[in-house]
Amino acid sequence: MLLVTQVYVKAKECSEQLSAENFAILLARHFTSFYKQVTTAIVKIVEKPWERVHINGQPHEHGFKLGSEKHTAEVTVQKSGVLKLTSGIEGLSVLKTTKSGFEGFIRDQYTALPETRERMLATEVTALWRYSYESASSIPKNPLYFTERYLDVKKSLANTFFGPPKEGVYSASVQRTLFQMAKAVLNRFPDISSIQLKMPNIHFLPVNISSKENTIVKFNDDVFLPTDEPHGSIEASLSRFWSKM
Ligand SMILES: O=c1[nH]c(=O)c2[nH]c(=O)[nH]c2[nH]1
Repeated sequence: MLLVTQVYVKAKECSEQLSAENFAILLARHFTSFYKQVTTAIVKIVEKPWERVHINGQPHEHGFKLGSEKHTAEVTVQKSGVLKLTSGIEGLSVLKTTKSGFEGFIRDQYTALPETRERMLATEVTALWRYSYESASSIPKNPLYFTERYLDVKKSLANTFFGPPKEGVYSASVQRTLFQMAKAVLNRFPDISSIQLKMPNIHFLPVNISSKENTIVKFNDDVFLPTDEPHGSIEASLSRFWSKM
């Protein structure tokens, strides 16, 4: 049977809804148990975020629209049942119009960037986190456990990035906010052993229109230019002591 046909068959055999992670594990276990030549299987799934539409506030029976960020799942399973499970988010675009700065950085004779406590902050978050489960038999029984975890991790990242709805939270740099986001996830979810975040600094710069007489930069209700290049590629991994990524 073709590999792709086996994926369809295994999906058809599912009698209940299950997370992308559980389906990846199911497929990997099938490949490592069915073929005597296969010692390890690596399965990666990217779930497209089709969301049910609401018409006049009512959920539509059969209408969906494509959302933005994607849920990823990757599992490595060995014949023995030893497992490595990672999940992630791709393309989570977020922006704050204030409560962001960049200051206190090291300066030398070439540093031109002024310090600021007031700027826009925008990034596209890519996250990858590893679960501590080490065998297929030890993962939680609820078939939607990892779907719920994915939604909770996304919520935790967003809450830390934005802060409370009214007052928000000050970001001293992309790096510091990234660290706080990763730390929030490790603090909140004991079965996540490490997390990697990539957060490019996507600039929205106030348009600077100068004449001989004056410079017009006002920040409040200003015109902001989204510039895609150049930008800093800011990324880091945070692990619990002794854990592997
Ligand atoms: O939060 C920031 N981190 C940087 O490393 C950096 N570099 C830069 O030019 N602006 C910023 N902002």
